Amino acid sequence: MNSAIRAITLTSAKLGLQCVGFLHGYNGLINQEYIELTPDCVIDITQRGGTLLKSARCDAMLEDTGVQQAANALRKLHIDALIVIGGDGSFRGIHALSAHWHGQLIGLPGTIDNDLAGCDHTIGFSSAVNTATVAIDKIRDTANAFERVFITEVMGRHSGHIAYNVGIATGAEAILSFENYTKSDTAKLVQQLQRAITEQQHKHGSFLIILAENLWPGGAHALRDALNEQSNINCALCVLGHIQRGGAPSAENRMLATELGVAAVETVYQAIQHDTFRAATFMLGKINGVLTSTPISTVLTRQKPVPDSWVKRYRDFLAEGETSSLYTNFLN
Ligand SMILES: Nc1ncnc2c1ncn2[C@@H]1O[C@H](COP(=O)(O)OP(=O)(O)OP(=O)(O)O)[C@@H](O)[C@H]1O
Ligand SMILES: O=P(O)(O)OC[C@H]1O[C@](O)(CO)[C@@H](O)[C@@H]1O
Repeated sequence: MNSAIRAITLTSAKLGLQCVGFLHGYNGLINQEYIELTPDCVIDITQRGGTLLKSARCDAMLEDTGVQQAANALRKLHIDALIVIGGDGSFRGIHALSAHWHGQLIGLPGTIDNDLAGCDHTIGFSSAVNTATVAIDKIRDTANAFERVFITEVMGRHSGHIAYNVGIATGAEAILSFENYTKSDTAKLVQQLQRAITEQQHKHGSFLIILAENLWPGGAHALRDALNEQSNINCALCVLGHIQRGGAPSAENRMLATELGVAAVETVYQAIQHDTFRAATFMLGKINGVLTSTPISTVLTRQKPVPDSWVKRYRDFLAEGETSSLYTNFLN
């Protein structure tokens, strides 16, 4: 986030555009709580997690009166363009605003979940994957030492991008995610997992399961308890939680955020320069390395599942031994 804010601020200053930053998400817009963003504000922030501007959910935006208040604030402050960094919720906010305000509304994809169409990767995704990977490598060490089974639950809300990337990067023995599991027969899947664990532990001791949050009926604890019902299994659970949303951003994310931030301001500037400034609501993202503009309405209506190629690679080549029968029998 901070890399995007820095890029937007520096580019605006160079192009002679005034730039302000609203605090606490849409709350700052509705309450007209903002700071002037000048190059001095963004010194030394690109390497920091979190955001200089603070972030928050804002329930008021879910009501039409709140959206109208936000639009009125934009008019009152003579804003020409609003850049929103966020996920699909934030973009629903942009979409709602576009009915009441006719400036340029530009979304930059920013969520660890990577669940937005119109871009290959979102700002925050690679940092979260790196953080979870480092954590799970450490879990592997203790799992190996104690010949133990671990479930690690990762975030992603309702998408499995983090689960798949982390599962493959750490060489996990099983990935349970929305893309391969349909909640059809939980009891049978547990039995199969128990068999796979028993077989795998003869080979090298540890067995790591990466579980997407919000997937397992009853939650990750229920899966752990079910596995532990077999007496020779000693399964521990680690819910990584919000550590995936903090820490120094990856270099890849800093570059992506910087490129999108510069491009957003350049887009506004070009429209002003060429007298083509008109109401617009779109997201900037990178697809196959190419900067791409996609209407917000399209972003909100399309899905971006984990690429099928990765789901297949994992199932067909990377799942080992008895684990592969999980995929033959229960998982896609
Ligand atoms: N349907 C909607 N209409 C207007 N505003 C909305 C709508 N949905 C969400 N928002 C606004 O966007 C804010 C952020 O949405 P949300 O909490 O879903 O996070 P997000 O942008 O999807 O990012 P992430 O999922 O990564 O946390 C909400 O707090 C709310 O203010
Ligand atoms: O911090 P909260 O409000 O519990 O939200 C958690 C959710 O936010 C995300 O971290 C980002 O959308 C999801 O992965 C997770 O499900």
